[in-house]
Amino acid sequence: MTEPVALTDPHLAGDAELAFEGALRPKNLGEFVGQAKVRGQLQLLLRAAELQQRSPDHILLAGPPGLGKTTLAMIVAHEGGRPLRMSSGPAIQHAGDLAAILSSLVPGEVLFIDEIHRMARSAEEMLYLAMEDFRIDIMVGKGAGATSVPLDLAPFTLVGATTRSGLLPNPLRDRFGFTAHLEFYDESELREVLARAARMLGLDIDAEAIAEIAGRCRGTPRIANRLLRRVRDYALVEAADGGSGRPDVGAVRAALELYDVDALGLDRLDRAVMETILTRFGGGPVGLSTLAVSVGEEAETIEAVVEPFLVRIGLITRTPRGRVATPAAWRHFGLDDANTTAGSDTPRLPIDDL
Ligand SMILES: Nc1ncnc2c1ncn2[C@@H]1O[C@H](COP(=O)(O)OP(=O)(O)OP(=O)(O)O)[C@@H](O)[C@H]1O
Repeated sequence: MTEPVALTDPHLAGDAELAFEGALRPKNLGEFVGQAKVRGQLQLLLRAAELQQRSPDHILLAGPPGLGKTTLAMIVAHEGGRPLRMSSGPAIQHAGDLAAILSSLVPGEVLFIDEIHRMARSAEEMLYLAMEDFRIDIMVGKGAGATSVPLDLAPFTLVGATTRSGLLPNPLRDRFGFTAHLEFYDESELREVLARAARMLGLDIDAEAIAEIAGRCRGTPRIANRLLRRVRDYALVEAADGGSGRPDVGAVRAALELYDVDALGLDRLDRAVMETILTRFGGGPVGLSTLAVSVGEEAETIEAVVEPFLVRIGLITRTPRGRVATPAAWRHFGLDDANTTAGSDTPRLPIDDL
């Protein structure tokens, strides 16, 4: 049974968006919706470690943002009653940063490194030995007089998260005992995520409205929860202005239209990418870096955040020569590919229609 979260919860003040996310985070595998296969695999791994009274094997969680990697890392620690240390690749820019973390771990601790593919190469190499032998070599001194001093570590479990597992060097990837690939959630799972969040918030929302949000949240629980929050805001303001204040399907559509979320759940960046491929490049193929420059976004964001979803819903395909729009994309944007040529009089997307 989930604990209700009061709408006036002081934790929802301040950085409300983050507090909201934290409050809704499932605390154990039983509360974690979807990803049945990964849940089963993790359950077995944790139980086996418990029976053998040892730390669970190192775990790599791979998949697009917002699918529950941080949540699962917290669950791994929580289920085994183990302390959790959280860090991230960008925060580990020198081997010394990692040595400081590793040498201060207590026995059995879970070390979560988010965006592990962004860790410095020197730290990565230190991690190989740490993961395998719970030991690191610390260099003391410089130049010809430098010596390496071995340092034993407390046994720990590394949980690494990455949106780009392809960027991890093989020696690092091979040292994880288990790699979980998180998939986008289907609509019934998202309905469950939303119903749970609405229950926790004490929000009275009907099944039709929940289904409408579930269809527009890019297969991603974080987005589902965020859209639910926007719908709740909309209903609150409507009630204050003398309206019904019911978060029904009409309120959902109005709120999401206001926030530029279209019927497929595409947001501004998704649409900017599609607009570029369809109208500026006649449907493609377009290379990733050209695409990134055209929409003014990092290539990594396009590749890790935007593309996986557009590929999954069949709006683009990846070819060796670049990204290509599918017939479904032309249809969704109400465009006719025969009339579109790169560099010519560019047809505008019927944005109002989205
Ligand atoms: N399976 C799930 N069931 C219910 N809620 C979930 C689930 N997965 C994620 N969430 C919700 O989505 C939010 C985002 O999840 P989380 O932070 O774990 O994603 P992430 O994959 O770590 O994202 P990032 O890669 O951006 O760090 C959480 O606060 C949680 O409330």
